Amino acid sequence: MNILDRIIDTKRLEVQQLKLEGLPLVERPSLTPTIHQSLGGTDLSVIAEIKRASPSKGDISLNVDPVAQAKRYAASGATVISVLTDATYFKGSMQDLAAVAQAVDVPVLCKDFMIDRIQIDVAKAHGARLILLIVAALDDETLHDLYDYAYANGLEVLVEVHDATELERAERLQAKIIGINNRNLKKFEVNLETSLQLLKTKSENVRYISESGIKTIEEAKMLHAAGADGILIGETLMRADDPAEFIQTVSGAHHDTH
Ligand SMILES: O=C(O)c1ccccc1NCC(=O)[C@H](O)[C@H](O)COP(=O)(O)O
Repeated sequence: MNILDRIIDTKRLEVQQLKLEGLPLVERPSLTPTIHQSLGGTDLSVIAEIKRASPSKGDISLNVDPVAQAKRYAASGATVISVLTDATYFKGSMQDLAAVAQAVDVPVLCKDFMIDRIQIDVAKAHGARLILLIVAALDDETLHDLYDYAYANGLEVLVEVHDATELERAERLQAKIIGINNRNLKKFEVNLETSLQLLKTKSENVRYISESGIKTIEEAKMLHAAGADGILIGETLMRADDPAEFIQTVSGAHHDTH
């Protein structure tokens, strides 16, 4: 059983519990412009992630103040802030998501392992504007159902793929925002070649985000040159002394960081 299978098993139990609980409501700004539009400029967009821990790296920044980190990301020009909300494997929470969504104007991605509509309701209730759907974790019927459900509820979707077969499934879904994950979830190895290969067959009007394992400005620029509209970075920003400098340099943005 690989790590994704283990995480999804845990999610099934969490979903049962969620169905017994009510939903809190967080006020959200309106959905204009869409995230799809915001990712469409000529500059490289950055999705900056709040990541306390991970199965591949263990503890990364357990005691991070998510609001302070999110404000740093927002001030330096991040297009989206990703918050890992899974508790069991990533030590995140919906409270992190809600706190960040209330503190910044930048749209927030609920980075979790969605297998049921109720998780989308919970993400929305805590202020998310974007959710993640991992093709490898879902059959086609569930993938379509959750995708349509999210859009019907005013959320956008980052559809994550790891290889050409999953990319074809995302394209059949007519996904507007596709994340190419460079991390092999069976071996935990990261290889940016995954993005470089899959970016060779881009579809029109789809935004492509290269995810995982991006450590340097040069790598970010290489992915941009290969056709990525954006990059999603977690660990590198969490460990950086100055995440703002990294974000500003790769995105070419000049924002007030004070
Ligand atoms: O990060 C992991 O170890 C991991 C393991 C199993 C499933 C998902 C995992 N990560 C989620 C992510 O997608 C990353 O947090 C994200 O792409 C950022 O990656 P990185 O920049 O390498 O921290």
